[in-house]
Amino acid sequence: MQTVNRIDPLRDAVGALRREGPLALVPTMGALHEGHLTLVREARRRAAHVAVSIFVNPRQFGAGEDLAAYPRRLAEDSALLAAEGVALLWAPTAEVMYPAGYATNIAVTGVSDGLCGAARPGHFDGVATVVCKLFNQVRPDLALFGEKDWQQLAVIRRMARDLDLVRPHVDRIIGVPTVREADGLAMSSRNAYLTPAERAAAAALPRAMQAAIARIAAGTPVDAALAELVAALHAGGFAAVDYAALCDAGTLAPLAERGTGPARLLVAARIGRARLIDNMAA
Ligand SMILES: Nc1ncnc2c1ncn2[C@@H]1O[C@H](COP(=O)(O)OP(=O)(O)OP(=O)(O)O)[C@@H](O)[C@H]1O
Ligand SMILES: CC(C)(CO)[C@@H](O)C(=O)[O-]
Ligand code: BAL
Repeated sequence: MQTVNRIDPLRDAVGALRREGPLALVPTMGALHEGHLTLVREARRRAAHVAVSIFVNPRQFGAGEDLAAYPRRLAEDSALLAAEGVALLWAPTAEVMYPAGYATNIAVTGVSDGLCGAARPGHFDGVATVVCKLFNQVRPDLALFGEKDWQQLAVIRRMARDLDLVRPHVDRIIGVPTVREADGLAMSSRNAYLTPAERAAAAALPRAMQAAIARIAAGTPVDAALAELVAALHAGGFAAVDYAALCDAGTLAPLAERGTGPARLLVAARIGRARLIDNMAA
C-alpha cells in the first residue's frame, strides 16, 4: 500500500492505478472499525483497486464540537488498510486540503436543511465541500459511503447529480448497510468516547428505534411513537435527543403519517461525551 499526503504524488499514484482498471474511493475520517473495513471489502469486490482517504475535516465540525478530541490513529489505521489489500492511502494535512487563501464552499440545500443539518449548522457544507474535493483529487470510478450516515449519503448524491460529477456519477455512489455491534449499536468511531456503563446503555438507541418502528407499523400515530422513543432514550440514560423523525427515505422530508413510499426513522441522541446517530427502514 502506498501512502501519499500531497497532491502531485496523489495524481501520479491514481493515474497508475486507473490504468489497471476501475478505482474505488472510500472516504473516512480514520479511527477505523469494522464498519469502515466493510466498505473497503465491498470496494474491493467492485473495483480493481481501492483508495482510502483519511482526513479529519475541520470544516464539518462546528465551534465547540469534538474536532480536537476526534480519535487519530494513523499508524493502526494504515496497518488495517494494508491488511485489507488497499492500494492507496490518501492522508492529506489540513494545509494541503485547504491551503492559505482557500475560499470556496459547497452548500447543498433542501436535503441538508433538517435533522443533522439543523442540529449542526454548516456541517453538511463541510462534508459536501471536502467530498467534492476528494472526488476531484482521486477521480475514482466509484465511491462508497455507509448508510449509518443516511443524510450524508443523500447530500452527497444530490451534490454529485447537481455538479455533474460524472466520475463518480450518482449511479456509482454506493451506500453500504450499517454494520452493528452484537447488541445492535451502530459501529462508530465516536463510540470510543463512551465509558463501559454508557456503552452498555447506548444499546437502548437501536432497541427503542425498533420498538417505535413496530408501534408505527401496528397503527400507533407517528407523533405518539416518536414521543415514546424519546422517553425511552431519556429513561435509558441519554441526556438529550437532538431529533427523532420519520422521514421520506429519499428527500428526508418529515412524515406525519406512515405513507406507502419508503420511509426512514432517523435519530440523533447524546450520551456521555458522544452524540450518536442511527437510522432504520420504517
Ligand atoms: N457502522 C457503520 N456501518 C457502515 N458504514 C459506516 C459505519 N460507520 C461509519 N461508516 C461509514 O464510514 C465512512 C467514514 O465514516 P467516519 O470516518 O465518519 O466514521 P464513523 O465511525 O461514522 O465516525 P463518527 O463517529 O465520526 O460518526 C462513512 O461513509 C460512514 O458512513
Ligand atoms: C464523508 C466524510 C469522510 C467527509 O469528511 C465524513 O463525513 C465521514 O467520515 O463520514
Ligand atoms: N460520520 C460523519 C462525520 C461527522 O460526524 O462529522
